[in-house]
Amino acid sequence: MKNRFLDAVKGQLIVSCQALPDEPLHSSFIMARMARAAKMAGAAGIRANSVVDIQAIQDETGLPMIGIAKTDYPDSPVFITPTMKEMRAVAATGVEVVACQVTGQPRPHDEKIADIVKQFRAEFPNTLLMADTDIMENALMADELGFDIIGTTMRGYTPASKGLNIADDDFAYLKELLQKVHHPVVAEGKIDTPAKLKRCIELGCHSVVVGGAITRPLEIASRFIDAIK
Ligand SMILES: CC(=O)N[C@H](C=O)[C@@H](O)[C@H](O)[C@H](O)COP(=O)(O)O
Repeated sequence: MKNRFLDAVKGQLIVSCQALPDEPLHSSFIMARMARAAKMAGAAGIRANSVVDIQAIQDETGLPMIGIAKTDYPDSPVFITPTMKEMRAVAATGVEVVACQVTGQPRPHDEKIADIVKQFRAEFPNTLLMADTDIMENALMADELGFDIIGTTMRGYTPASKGLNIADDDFAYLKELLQKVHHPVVAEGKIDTPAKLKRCIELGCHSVVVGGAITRPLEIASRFIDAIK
């Protein structure tokens, strides 16, 4: 069966609907309603964290999805779908894309990303793989390993990318990335205005994921509060 994801989201917005246990909206019911609002606005896809949230959003919207399972391990800084165990659990929901962190850092139990890709392909041949990367070196590694989608999700969130923002210098990093990789690029991380979304599409990104600026009211309200501090 052909995976519908890449055709469905081309040139379109994907909305990330996530709230971790320590966030005010932590609830599969609320995330499904967030996803409903995103769909009503015209979003073509949804990104979500955890098997329960993914299932609730699948039932609510029927939209194609990127699934992740954020999991902390004591022996590794890698937390987005870090091991084969989480990859399997997310893929078993039937989600179109499973995303995992590709930041060149040691993974839990010293699992290797190349082995994970190989194993995942054998077990889930119809599910696409997205790499959540931070810097060029790791994006190129993901491209080489055959990830179907190169994401910029982790830019600014690792020691190697500390202080960097995808929008710096009119998306200079993204422009270089688009030149160098062979697989579709999905811009994600700190795309917090409609103008930035539009620019990423203009530059040639396959699609763009927007999260907090749409679905994290604590983050949105704080920006307003900060303006009058
Ligand atoms: C670094 C990390 O944990 N990123 C997570 C990845 O799934 C999410 O918390 C982000 O909300 C998502 O990437 C979208 O980005 P933004 O919310 O900036 O639009």
